[in-house]
Amino acid sequence: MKIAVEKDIREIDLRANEKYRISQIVLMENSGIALAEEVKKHVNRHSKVIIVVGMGNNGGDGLVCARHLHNESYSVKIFMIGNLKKLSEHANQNFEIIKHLNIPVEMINDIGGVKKLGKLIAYDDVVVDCIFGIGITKDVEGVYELAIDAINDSEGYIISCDMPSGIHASEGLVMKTAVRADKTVALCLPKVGNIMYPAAEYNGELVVKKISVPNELIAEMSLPLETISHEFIKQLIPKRQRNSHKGVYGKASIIAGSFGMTGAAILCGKSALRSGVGLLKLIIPESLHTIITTSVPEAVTVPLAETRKGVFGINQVEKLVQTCDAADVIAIGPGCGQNAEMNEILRHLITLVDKPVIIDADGLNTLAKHVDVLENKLNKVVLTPHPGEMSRLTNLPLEVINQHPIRTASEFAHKWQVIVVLKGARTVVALPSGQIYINVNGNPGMATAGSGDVLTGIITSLVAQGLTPENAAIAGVYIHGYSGDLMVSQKGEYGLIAGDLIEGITHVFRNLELEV
Ligand SMILES: NC(=O)C1=CN([C@@H]2O[C@H](COP(=O)(O)OP(=O)(O)OC[C@H]3O[C@@H](n4cnc5c(N)ncnc54)[C@H](O)[C@@H]3O)[C@@H](O)[C@H]2O)[C@@H](O)CC1
Ligand SMILES: [K+]
Repeated sequence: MKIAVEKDIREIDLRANEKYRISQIVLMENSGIALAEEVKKHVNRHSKVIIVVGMGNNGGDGLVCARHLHNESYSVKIFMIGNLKKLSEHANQNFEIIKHLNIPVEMINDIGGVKKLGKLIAYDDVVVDCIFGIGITKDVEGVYELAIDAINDSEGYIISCDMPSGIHASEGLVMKTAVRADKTVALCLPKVGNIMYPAAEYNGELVVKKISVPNELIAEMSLPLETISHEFIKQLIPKRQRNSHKGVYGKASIIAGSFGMTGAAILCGKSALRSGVGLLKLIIPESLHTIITTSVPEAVTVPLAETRKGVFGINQVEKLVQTCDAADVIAIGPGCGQNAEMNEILRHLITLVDKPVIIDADGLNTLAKHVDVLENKLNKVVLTPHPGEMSRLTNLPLEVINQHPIRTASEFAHKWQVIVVLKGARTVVALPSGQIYINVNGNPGMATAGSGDVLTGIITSLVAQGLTPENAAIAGVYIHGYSGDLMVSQKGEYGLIAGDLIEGITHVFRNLELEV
């Protein structure tokens, strides 16, 4: 599903009006009706509906909702917060109607008004939060902050209109404080603030409602952001043919492991195999050979000379590059360690070997020292950083990455023309074209050592099987999260480990096979 930022919604409103002759007041009417429909699901015969409205169009939606509920004989009370002189044009039109109806309206101007609101809300009540939507411009202070606290402290069921008030629609940030809703009714499209953390925690259940914006209009907008859908992934997954052999499903070379980090190579390799690659070569420091062949007997191993520290040693570059020549895709980084040899290996792979390269973990830490080698890349490059690695790649503080993951990933993808998979509770896949995919499956159990190695294995395997690196990155994060969600039901969030994700991959592909 497409995801909007504030300016997209402004553009949608403008086009709806100018091209399709659908005025803002019609959209507001539909928004208020959609909101009322959701409210009705949560009222009982004891309930009051308390609608708290601000001075913008979000408040206008609340006034429409109040009118429709009142017409259907629900017990409605409106609290208005702000300076009435600043009421938006369309909210004001609706306020004029409300004045003629028998709906009680109170102004909240000070702490007294806030206390009155707080006292009124009882256990069975529904509070409809229409203070701010996408129009929030600054931190929430003063009486607004107190009103939001009162709503959060209440025992009522809280429904937010469009956005929980206090959430920045485009950045997904909390503007000092925000309503903690039980349900959020997003209008027309979900916004970044409904999807990305920390804001997403404030939504409660997220429902997206159509408000009569034509599908044609949405289709003609160039909206770069979207969530990864199951349907999309299903049609990407390569079908296995009856009359086929291992060569059909691609050759992957994975450069991984070092003394003390053998597991990364094993996890990454097993994950690639479980994701369907035909032939797998594991290129590893030689002392790991026995343990790796025992753990991943299905892979061909290429042991290379190593330093005394157990990382790839000097003069191995040429041999390694030769070894990769026959591969359809190369992955480098899991558990590799960092040394001068790694710099050289990476530079050769990116600038002299014409194959897609997936770079993870220590591959990224190595790349961070010489990002400009990407200027001379011969083929597509996929980077799979976590926020710490992204911070090293961009030289931006970690807080900036955490606060603006979409922006940092997409700017880097655009600048260096690479595919960036910025990992997190909402993994962002940013493509050089400017398209951005957000993954919404997965769970906190997956925040565990080795989880990233498994993801790299899946992406590598999918490229080997013929997916474009862009599609492999998108499908990879989805399959990884899907696996985590299947396995967490057996292992729990504490018990889930990276090896379980590899087992989960088999169930994911089995489910996808059965759905075809
Ligand atoms: N296409 C759509 O999705 C439509 C959306 N509509 C609604 O319109 C909303 C957007 O309306 P607006 O642009 O009027 O914006 P909002 O209603 O979200 O908020 C703007 C108001 O809040 C004030 N404000 C902003 N930040 C503040 C702060 N920190 N402290 C105090 N006051 C603050 C502004 O001065 C202004 O009065 C959407 O969220 C949605 O609810 C519908 O009415 C119509 C169509
Ligand atoms: K709201």
